[in-house]
Amino acid sequence: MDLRRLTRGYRRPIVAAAALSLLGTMLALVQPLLAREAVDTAAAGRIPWPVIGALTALFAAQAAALALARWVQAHTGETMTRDLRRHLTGHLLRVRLSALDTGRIGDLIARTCGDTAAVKTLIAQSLGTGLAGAIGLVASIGVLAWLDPWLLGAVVVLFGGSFAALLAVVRRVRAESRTAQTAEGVLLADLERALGGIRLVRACRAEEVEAVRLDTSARGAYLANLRMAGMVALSGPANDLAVSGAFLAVLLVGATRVSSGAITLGELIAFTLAMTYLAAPIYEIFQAVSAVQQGSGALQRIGEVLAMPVETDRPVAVARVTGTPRRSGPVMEFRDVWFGYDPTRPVLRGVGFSIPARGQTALVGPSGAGKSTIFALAERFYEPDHGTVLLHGRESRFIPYSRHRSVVGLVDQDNPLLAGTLRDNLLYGATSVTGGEIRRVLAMTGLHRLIETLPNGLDTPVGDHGRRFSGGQRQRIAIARCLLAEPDVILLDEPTAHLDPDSENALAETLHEVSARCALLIIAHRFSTIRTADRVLVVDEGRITAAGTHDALSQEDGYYRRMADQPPFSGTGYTSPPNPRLP
Ligand SMILES: Nc1ncnc2c1ncn2[C@@H]1O[C@H](COP(=O)(O)OP(=O)(O)OP(=O)(O)O)[C@@H](O)[C@H]1O
Repeated sequence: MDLRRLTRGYRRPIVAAAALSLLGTMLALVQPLLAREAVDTAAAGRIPWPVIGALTALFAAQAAALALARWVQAHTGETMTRDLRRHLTGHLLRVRLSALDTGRIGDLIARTCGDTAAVKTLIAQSLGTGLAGAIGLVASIGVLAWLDPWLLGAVVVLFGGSFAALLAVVRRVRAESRTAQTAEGVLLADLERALGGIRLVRACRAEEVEAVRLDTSARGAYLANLRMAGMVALSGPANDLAVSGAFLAVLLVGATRVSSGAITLGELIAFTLAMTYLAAPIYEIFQAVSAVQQGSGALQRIGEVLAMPVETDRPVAVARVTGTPRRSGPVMEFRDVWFGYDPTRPVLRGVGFSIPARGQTALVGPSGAGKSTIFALAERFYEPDHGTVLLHGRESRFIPYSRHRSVVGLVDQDNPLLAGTLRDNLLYGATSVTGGEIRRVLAMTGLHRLIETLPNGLDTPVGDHGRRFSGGQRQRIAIARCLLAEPDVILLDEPTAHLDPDSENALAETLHEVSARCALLIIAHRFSTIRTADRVLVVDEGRITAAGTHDALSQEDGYYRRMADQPPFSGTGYTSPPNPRLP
């Protein structure tokens, strides 16, 4: 992302603001000429009414032009920031998960909010005024040269030195700005980490550790901003000093030239007045260059986000996958699928299986075997490095993402709810659902009784990540949401994980009912889930090592039998491992 790309589409208002600023400067430049006439007329003992009137009109027109220029600039800055944020958030919501895995969410939030605000300052402070300032500077120098080239010589010597010093400062500002923005990103990411895991922080009594960590990040931003502020602060008085020095020099040299008769008193006053208008463009240019330097650090960071790869449908995307599964053939297939989060270290090594259009299939296997990774590929969060995933017999990579995900629903174990009302959560993935359909699904998932106890029924807020509800309730709400979207395959990550035996039985019935209408692929950690499945797939070290019914596998597969004998698979629920410290 660079300034040229950023300003595409906004050049007209930027040029308009520059033109208005320039008009203001030009109106100001005429004033010394009129002032000279006014002074010389007054010195001759007459009151120059017409000139005074013209001067007053010029002052008013200059103020109006400059005010309008500032408004146009601020408006352009706000519009660009809004559009940039829209572009960024739209991009971020489509970024590939593999790219998001390596970044920190807080830093991405900082880039979307803080860095775009820095860019706004760049637009609001710099582009228009900078352009106008540059033209104004040339024009002011022209007027000064016309009034008295000798006096101008004295001014150039004094201003030239301070200008060179300012340029050196501006270069350092750019580097510090980038450091400050990065530090702000780290601070937000750390804050998001601490607040996102606040229960863990409290339970581990880690408030102090997190406070120190946050303080360190805040200090990074503080120091970089201080260094930047120091340089900007130094440059201000340096600029003022140069201006005062130049004025003094002009007055001294000018007085000798007036006394020698080389120029009139009016010309000296006109020159001095014109000089005040020279200071303004110089200041504007300095502000603009410094804002560009500060904003370019932010622009670079925004560019990095926009360079993150996004999920894009293939041009040959086939939108012909029908909503109803074909009666013959599996709804989903994995064919020799290889995949690694780091492609050099495969997690899935030639996974192959198929899921019939109806019924429950359980995925079992030890921790780290690759079960969740199979889900991630089934949902197309990642694409296989090798091999194919098929949906209704078609290669999923040719199906538009949104179509694919309307066919494959997911009920995740972690944070299955979003802040909002219960109704928002239930209708999150569903486009058009009738009241009757909602009631049917609520009854099916046993949520109708819960809703009767809520103060505002379906319009009750669920709290951040659905904290208002228990783990089991959250899970059932997530299942209801998924059912309302009517997918052909539902991926469920151990649906009974948070349930008591009664709720577990109720859910088993629900799943049985659901599986008569669509396919269920369930990561199972509990015996009760496996027992009710029509088919079990055993995953080990990234491969499907056995497939069949629970009874058949218990007879035939030694590995499965050994695993099924271990808690938590044995028995009806989870059995805690023995605590060695207890007698
Ligand atoms: N986003 C990720 N980035 C890098 N590696 C990952 C990522 N997610 C999982 N892994 C690795 O992939 C391997 C398989 O993990 P996966 O979560 O698929 O196992 P699992 O069978 O679901 O385990 P569990 O039953 O404990 O949930 C593990 O070694 C894990 O460290």
